[in-house]
Amino acid sequence: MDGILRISPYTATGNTFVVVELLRESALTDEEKSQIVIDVVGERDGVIFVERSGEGLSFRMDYFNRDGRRAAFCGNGARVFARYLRDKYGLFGDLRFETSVGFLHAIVGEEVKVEMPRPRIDREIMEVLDDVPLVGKLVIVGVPHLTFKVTHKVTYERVWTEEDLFEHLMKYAPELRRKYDANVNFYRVLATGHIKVRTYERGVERETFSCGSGVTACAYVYAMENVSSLNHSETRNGYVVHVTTRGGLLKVHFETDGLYLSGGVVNE
Ligand SMILES: N[C@@H](CCC[C@H](N)C(=O)O)C(=O)O
Repeated sequence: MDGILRISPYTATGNTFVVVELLRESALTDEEKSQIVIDVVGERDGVIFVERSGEGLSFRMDYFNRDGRRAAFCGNGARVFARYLRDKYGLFGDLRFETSVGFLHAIVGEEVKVEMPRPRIDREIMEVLDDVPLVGKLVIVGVPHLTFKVTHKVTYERVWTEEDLFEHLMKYAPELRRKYDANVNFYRVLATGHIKVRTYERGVERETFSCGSGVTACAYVYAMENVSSLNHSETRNGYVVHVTTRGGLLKVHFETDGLYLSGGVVNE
């Protein structure tokens, strides 16, 4: 494959990727893609394949986690994908692109804002972690995310600050990830309209610096529980949840035609 693959590293709010584009008119098989992922991923979180879709400058994103398996969607990966199309093909402004979960829309400027798959709450989850009862939700944003709001401060053992408890709960993420075959997110509310999210990612099998679909899942649950007009219509145009992650700030925009994710992307 040497010489026929273009390989470009990108980072989106700390979520690290390799973008791979095949520079010839044919398609890679799934086996070839998995092998390429193993060969090129290094310490990065995932690999984004850029493929042609239909006529002209139309593109499709195919996403693989660092373990060599395909995931149906990646929010930060989609922001990188759109930025790559700007860098390599000069595509600015409004774009439509294909993913495994359908066609989505992106607005590419200095920042990249991408439409997210519409979140769906699958069910409520109840777990007791180290004497701390936690009620969470399994939310599908193209891929499955457990979301747990961290609020409890007192257990039989000790009094926690929220931040310590947040840190402590991350230790249970690998177990939860296996039990539910899902990504695991803990979030806490910092201020009105501002949450902090930490995500342990399936297929990466570690905490990443940010996860776009995880951030969207938590922002969606937060907004549904806290903004009464969203509970009725889900479409209060312009409502924004600010999300602090270990890799930087992301924004989840509630707009009339759906939810969008925005934040920085760096081409290294
Ligand atoms: N980092 C991604 C999510 C990638 C897929 C996930 N690890 C899974 O297997 O479900 C994001 O930014 O959304």
